[in-house]
Order: sequence, then C-alpha cells, then structure tokens
Amino acid sequence: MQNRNSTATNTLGKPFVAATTSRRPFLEIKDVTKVYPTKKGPFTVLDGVNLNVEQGEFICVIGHSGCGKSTLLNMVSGFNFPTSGQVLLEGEPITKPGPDRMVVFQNYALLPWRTAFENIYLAVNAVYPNKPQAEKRAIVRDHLAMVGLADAMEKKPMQMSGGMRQRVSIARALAIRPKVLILDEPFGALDAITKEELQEELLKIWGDNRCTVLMITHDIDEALFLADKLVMMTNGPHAKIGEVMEIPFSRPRDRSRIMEDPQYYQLRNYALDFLFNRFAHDDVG
Ligand SMILES: Nc1ncnc2c1ncn2[C@@H]1O[C@H](COP(=O)(O)OP(=O)(O)OP(=O)(O)O)[C@@H](O)[C@H]1O
Repeated sequence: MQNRNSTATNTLGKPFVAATTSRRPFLEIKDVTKVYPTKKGPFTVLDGVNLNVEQGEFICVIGHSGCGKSTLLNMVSGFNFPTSGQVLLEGEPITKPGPDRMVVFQNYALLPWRTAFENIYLAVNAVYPNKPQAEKRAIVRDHLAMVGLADAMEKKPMQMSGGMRQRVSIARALAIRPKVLILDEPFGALDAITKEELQEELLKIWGDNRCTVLMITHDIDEALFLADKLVMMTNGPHAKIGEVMEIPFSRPRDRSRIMEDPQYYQLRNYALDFLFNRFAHDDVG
C-alpha cells in the first residue's frame, strides 16, 4: 500500500498533503436513517447506516437498484439530509452543497451551448471569482490536459463522444480542487473500452491528487480495480451497509496483473455471493 503520510507533488506541480494519522475520521456517516414521505406513508430507505472514510481513500458503493446509494451519497454532497443521524466532514455536519464536495453524474450535466473550456471555466470562476483570469484559464487548460482533452477544448458537448463528455465532467469537478469527489455511476453509460480507459485515467488522476473518492457502481470488476474498500449495501427498504470489503491490491494497479491474482476471484465471488445469493433482488443492477 502507498504511504499516505507524506507530502508530494501532483501533476500540476502543486503540493498536496496526504492524510496524517488522526483519531477523528475524515468523513463520518453516523447512524443515518432516511425516511421519505410518500402517498402510501413514510418510506424508510436507509436504516442505521454507519461508515467512516479516511482522507484520500477510494470507496466504491455497490448494491441493488433502489437500495439508497444515491440517497446516501447525496447526503455527503449536501443535496439531501438524514432524517436522523449525522454526516460529518472533518467533524462538521454537512448542511449544504459546497465546492469541497464535487459530484460527477452519469449523464455528464454539461451546458450544451458551451465549449469544454467554457464549461470548466464557468465552474472555476464561480468558486474562485477573485483569482486572476489568467490563472483561472491555466487551471482549465491544465485540467483538460489531465484528462487528455487539450486539443478538444473548443468543442461543445454535442461534438464530443460520451467518453469525452465524461472526461470534461471529471476535469470540471477536479478543477475546483474538492476534498471529496463523488461519482454517481460515472461510467454506466459508456462502452466497455471507453469505460476501461476512463477507469485507468481516473486512477492516475486520483494517484496524483489523492482527494477522497466515493463512487457508486454496479460493476464489481470496476470496484475491484479502483477502490480501497467496497461498501456493499443490503436491499431496501431499511437498507444498511451489509459489509465493507478491503481490496488489498497494491498500487499503482495493473488490470491484467490483478486479474491473474487468485485473490481477485475470491473477492469477486464473495461480492457476487453477497449481491446475488445473500441479498438477491429481482431488480438486478
Ligand atoms: N424524494 C424521494 N421521495 C420518495 N422516495 C424517494 C425519493 N428519492 C428516492 N426515493 C426512493 O428511495 C429509494 C432509493 O433511491 P436511490 O436513488 O437512493 O437508490 P439507488 O440505490 O441509488 O438506486 P439506483 O441504483 O437505481 O440508482 C428508491 O426506492 C426511490 O424510489
């Protein structure tokens, strides 16, 4: 495993400080219950969810459709709130969305009439209005280059492939320098080859930046390639975290090397058994 207790430099030449050992978890989800009011009465989606996340960890969350994964991560992004319990970032309750927690959705959420450059610039300008314009433009260019889109900055979303659009979304989120990057099935709409390419890029960027990542996926192989831990949720209603699987593969990760490791299949089978035997569900993700 990598040493997280050191200062290093990322690809943009800016220093970052990785997590130091601390008793207080970076992100705490404490006994969270979420009840939605519905026409048929209260609907308890999450019931007693507890999770501690360390700074710089890469966490994947898996569970059947409708178990409450987005509900849970929306509480970290600040778009949703627990009915009871608490979500704390660095000890402070999350009360609203903020630039320290950026979200990337499956459907890109880019402004269609703006270029890749403009989409990112607008976000950077909104969060850092007082930075000199030249610096903001440099941040945009650096982040487009980071996701391999230096030559596509003048393209509008309609002129880009799904993979390119998702690269812009990821670059836009990272350009804000969030503490937490929240990815809600970011590669779900992409073909297999593009998905693998973006997984590799995401890992490289995360290796360089080391923000904390929370990512929803339906793909066990994706989780085993990317994550430090796989959070497996039980079915809703009243969903909980069933188990948290530690993913022990050393970094930087090489997909073919991991897949030759007998442990890979043990972990994969364990997660499959969790999802399709122990917590089987008609609506398979
Ligand atoms: N605002 C709301 N009011 C009532 N019910 C809601 C609301 N938002 C979500 N739900 C319900 O809560 C449950 C969990 O939804 P959520 O989107 O969090 O699940 P999910 O695990 O992310 O699903 P998927 O994998 O399909 O995206 C679902 O049954 C959904 O219909």
